[in-house]
Amino acid sequence: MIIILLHVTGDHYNATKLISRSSIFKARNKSEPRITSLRTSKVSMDVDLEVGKQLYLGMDFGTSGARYALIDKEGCIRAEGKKEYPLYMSEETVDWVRSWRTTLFALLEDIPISLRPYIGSVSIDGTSATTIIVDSKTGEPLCRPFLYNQSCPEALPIVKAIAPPNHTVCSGSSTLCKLVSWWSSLNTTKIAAVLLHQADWLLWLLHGKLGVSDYNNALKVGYDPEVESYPPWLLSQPYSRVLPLVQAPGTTIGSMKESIRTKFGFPKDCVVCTGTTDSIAAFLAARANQPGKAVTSLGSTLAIKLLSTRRVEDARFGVYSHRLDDKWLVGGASNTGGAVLRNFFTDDQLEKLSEQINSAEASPLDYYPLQDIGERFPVADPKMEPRLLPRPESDVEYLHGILESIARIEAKGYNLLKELGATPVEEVFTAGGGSKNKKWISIRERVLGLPVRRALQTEAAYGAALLAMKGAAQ
Ligand SMILES: Nc1ncnc2c1ncn2[C@@H]1O[C@H](COP(=O)(O)OP(=O)(O)O)[C@@H](O)[C@H]1O
Ligand SMILES: O=C(CO)[C@H](O)[C@H](O)COP(=O)(O)O
Repeated sequence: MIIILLHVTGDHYNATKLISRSSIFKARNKSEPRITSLRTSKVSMDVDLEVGKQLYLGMDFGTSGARYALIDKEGCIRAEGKKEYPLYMSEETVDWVRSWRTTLFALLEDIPISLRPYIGSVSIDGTSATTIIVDSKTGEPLCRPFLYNQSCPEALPIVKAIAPPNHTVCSGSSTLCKLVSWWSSLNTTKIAAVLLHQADWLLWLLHGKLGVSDYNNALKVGYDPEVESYPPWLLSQPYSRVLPLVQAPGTTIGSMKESIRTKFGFPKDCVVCTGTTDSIAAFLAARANQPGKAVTSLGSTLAIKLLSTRRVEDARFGVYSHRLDDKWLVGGASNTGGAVLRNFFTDDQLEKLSEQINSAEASPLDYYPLQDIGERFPVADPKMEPRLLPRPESDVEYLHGILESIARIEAKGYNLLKELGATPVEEVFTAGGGSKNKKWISIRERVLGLPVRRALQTEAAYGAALLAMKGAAQ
């Protein structure tokens, strides 16, 4: 069923086509992929897209699914869509590489054919420290990817022995710990390998030049964005030869591969640009450009980013700084967040139960909502246990307690950044799936004691599209 909605804006109209949910089907047995693919795309086919006008494609590969946003020079969204990841099972675990590759091309298929010839550039953001080590000739993975929140504690003593005290890499979930874990594992064939991040590998599928990353994704493997190089203590390690080249986010890497360009109908001059991480893309989307402005991403996880004139990092608390041009995005990412909510409530239940919450009243319930054991920020403790009991009779009270407890973790995070010397936060914008929850925003305003609002653009894919626009202008 396709619904065409016509709405008139100014002197022209936008036909917005909502493509309804595609059929949802389940695998008949393990060998077949269990695909629950929910496809929703929105297209604004504006009649005044002049010939020669360029569009910019951003794709966000988050924790639970991927999205795209197609914008024009003025930043207007011309098309957008999203897909949940198909969960291909192999040896009892998800084959994430196959899922991400399938989702990438499914998103490209979703882009309206009429708009593809206008796409001048593409960029992608992915989850930070999600690490894929690939064969440097074929680009095929040499082992399963290490996911963003996966910890390799056995590598931590080795990393702490070479890195400066409390350096960003001194966390079990850092990319460097994952690299050291791979390098140290006996059954690792040390053939010519390259380390890529999730966004790097997806972009490689489009441009074909192996071994290129950006200085946001490369931060947690040890790259120093201030001096724009890997530090000597890292370059002197035997595994440093697998490290990727690093560019600024939104830098043109090269033209889109001819085979992909012709398959999907992209123009000859379509270029592929370096990406970033999902929470930085969400910050870019919010367009908060003054020190003291911050963005909290309420996605599957809670990630906070505060624009600061001063760089701060301290692995004891999971605090690090990403570079944003001549300033610093200080923050960290907690394992609390929406994924915990999804364990108890569907999105519809979240909406209906939240309406019944009195956000002006503090919840007496004190939880630490985690999906599993381990926390990254504002306490870096791989052994931290989830705390989600006692559960009251009322689901409204339970949800209120969880939302308020996540807000307290967010407040603890911002207070910690101030104590460590970052520019004090003045205003918080909200991105991610949780940003639609007005009651949660008012709970957070009360707990943080700050103005909190929903960002104008809440999707990281929009931030990735802004990077594509930046790359096209080079
Ligand atoms: N009304 C709501 N209130 C609070 N959280 C919500 C609501 N609707 C969705 N969410 C949360 O949003 C999360 C998905 O956000 P999203 O930004 O898509 O995550 P990610 O990109 O990290 O997968 C889910 O974990 C879900 O719990
Ligand atoms: O938790 C995450 C999953 O969505 C984030 O990708 C990540 O941890 C945030 O990291 P960064 O601050 O490097 O962007």
